[in-house]
Amino acid sequence: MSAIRMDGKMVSAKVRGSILDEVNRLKERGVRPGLAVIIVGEDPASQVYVRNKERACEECGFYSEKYALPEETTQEQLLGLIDELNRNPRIDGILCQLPVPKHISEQAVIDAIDPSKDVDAFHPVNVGKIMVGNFDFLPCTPAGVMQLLDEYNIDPKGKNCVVIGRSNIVGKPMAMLLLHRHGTVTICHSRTQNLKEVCAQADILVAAVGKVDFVTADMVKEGATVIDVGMNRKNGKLCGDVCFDEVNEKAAYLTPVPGGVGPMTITMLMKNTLKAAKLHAGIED
Ligand SMILES: Nc1nc(=O)c2c([nH]1)NC[C@@H]1CN(c3ccc(C(=O)N[C@@H](CCC(=O)O)C(=O)O)cc3)C=[N+]21
Repeated sequence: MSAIRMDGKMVSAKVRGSILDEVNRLKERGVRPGLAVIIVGEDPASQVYVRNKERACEECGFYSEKYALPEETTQEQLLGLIDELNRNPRIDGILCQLPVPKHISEQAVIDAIDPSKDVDAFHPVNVGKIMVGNFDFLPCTPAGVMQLLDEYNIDPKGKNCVVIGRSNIVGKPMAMLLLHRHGTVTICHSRTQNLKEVCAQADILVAAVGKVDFVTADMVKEGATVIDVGMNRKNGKLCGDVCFDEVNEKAAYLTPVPGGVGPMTITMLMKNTLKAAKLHAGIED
């Protein structure tokens, strides 16, 4: 038996449709969400993601601005642009695509963004709010995973949830959101002993490693839900962290790459930008 494919593209289309409906209602009140996306340098993968974000803005009826800066941009110049965007009333959300070139401090960039425009939810103020469970913005990739779980009626409550990866962008906030929903959460990483055994206990396994074919069938419990957050290239082709074909025979639910978590991530960015626009306009949910 093969797993049920969790269709992030389909769920995304649905959510973006409802965002567009709300944007059309907001229009009557003179509110239009605006997102600024900054990309520094020429990383080809980043270019694809940024293009997908622009397309999502169009689908949702947002105003958007894109700043493609050359690799040589100084930190001072980048922080100058962020400062301008912080003060620009047409802009509700600011996203600076990571990674930034090595001569720029990633943390300095994150810290410079006005927390009320931090639609990635990477600023320490927003990270802290997530930790205590009282937040405006959810981190996009983990929020996308939670929405996918909800769509397929998979409730983390009381379940063994194992997250592989401890990055600030995915692993750590993913663990926190699963914990908020009453999962029993384990975070695994490169130093974890008995990684395979720990993963094989998971009812919900989230792979955010960044390594092709990292999750093999022997690491998956029969009937588990397996969420693949990986975005890797193998012979030029996009693939995740999970050996899809073999895990497909063991898991009950599985996300594909592409078409799983990726589109959901961008859709959650749209949700956060809409939320930011409402907060800036003083509109309560
Ligand atoms: N400040 C910041 N915020 C981010 O959210 C952020 C970032 N930096 N840096 C890079 C990662 C990666 N990321 C993706 C978003 C969408 C897809 C996506 O749309 N994937 C499609 C296909 C993409 C393709 O065809 O290559 C899919 O999985 O179906 C992938 C990756 C956001 N990130």
